[in-house]
Amino acid sequence: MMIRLLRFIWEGEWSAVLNLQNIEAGYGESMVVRQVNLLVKPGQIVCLMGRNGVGKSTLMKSIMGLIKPKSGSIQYHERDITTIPPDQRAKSGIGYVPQGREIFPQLTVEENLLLGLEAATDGRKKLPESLFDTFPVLRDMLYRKGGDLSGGQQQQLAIARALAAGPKLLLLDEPMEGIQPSIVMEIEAIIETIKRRREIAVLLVEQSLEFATSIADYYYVIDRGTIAAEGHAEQLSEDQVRKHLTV
Ligand SMILES: Nc1ncnc2c1ncn2[C@@H]1O[C@H](COP(=O)(O)OP(=O)(O)OP(=O)(O)O)[C@@H](O)[C@H]1O
Repeated sequence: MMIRLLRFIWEGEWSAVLNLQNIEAGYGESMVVRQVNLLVKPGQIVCLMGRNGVGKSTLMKSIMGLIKPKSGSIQYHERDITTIPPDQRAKSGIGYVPQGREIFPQLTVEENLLLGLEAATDGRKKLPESLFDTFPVLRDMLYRKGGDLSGGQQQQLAIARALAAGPKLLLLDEPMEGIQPSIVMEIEAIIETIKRRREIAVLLVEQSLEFATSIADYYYVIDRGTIAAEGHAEQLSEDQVRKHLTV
């Protein structure tokens, strides 16, 4: 009990935006994520790294409520959200950009963005003008269909849609995946802008070690469903990388 209390104070759990305790999750009988403890503190960018298939997306889906954890707890701003449905998590300020983006290709850019407002934390009905300062390309393409945008633009749209609602925590699942190298830099710049403002905490699934070490305040390496290493980004060592990240 005493150790738990000290950890709560010393490790900043008391002020955490997101606090996962012993999360176990999977599909049917198969357990994919085991005993995961993870903290995201206010304004932090936290990177979740690991090889393909180790359970990163499964963990992100559990945080968003799309998969029900088999055990463990999820605290968001000290509120237990382990069992509440995804739409309520979104309304309480958790934005989610899934792997593969999942924008609506038949809807215009504007309609896609307006759908993001459904989860607005403050009841806003209009898209904030500041959104287009971060994503100027979307202003020029407001009336184009989402499906007509390039991969990089669709990724920007997916992130902008999540930001439209004014989240306090943004879950980004491999935003650079399948994007041309020249556009990767644009997405990285957007994440850097979010970091500079320090208003939104981000949990980012990222494969690029170089970007993870440059942007993250803290990282977790997941291997076969459990956290195999964690620390401040500058402590990410060659050994850990070799052991848990290379194929
Ligand atoms: N809907 C599903 N039903 C059953 N098994 C699934 C489902 N989705 C993922 N899995 C399995 O769970 C394991 C972890 O998948 P997950 O997508 O979480 O990994 P990941 O670390 O995000 O990898 P990637 O980077 O390739 O997406 C894999 O073995 C995968 O085959």
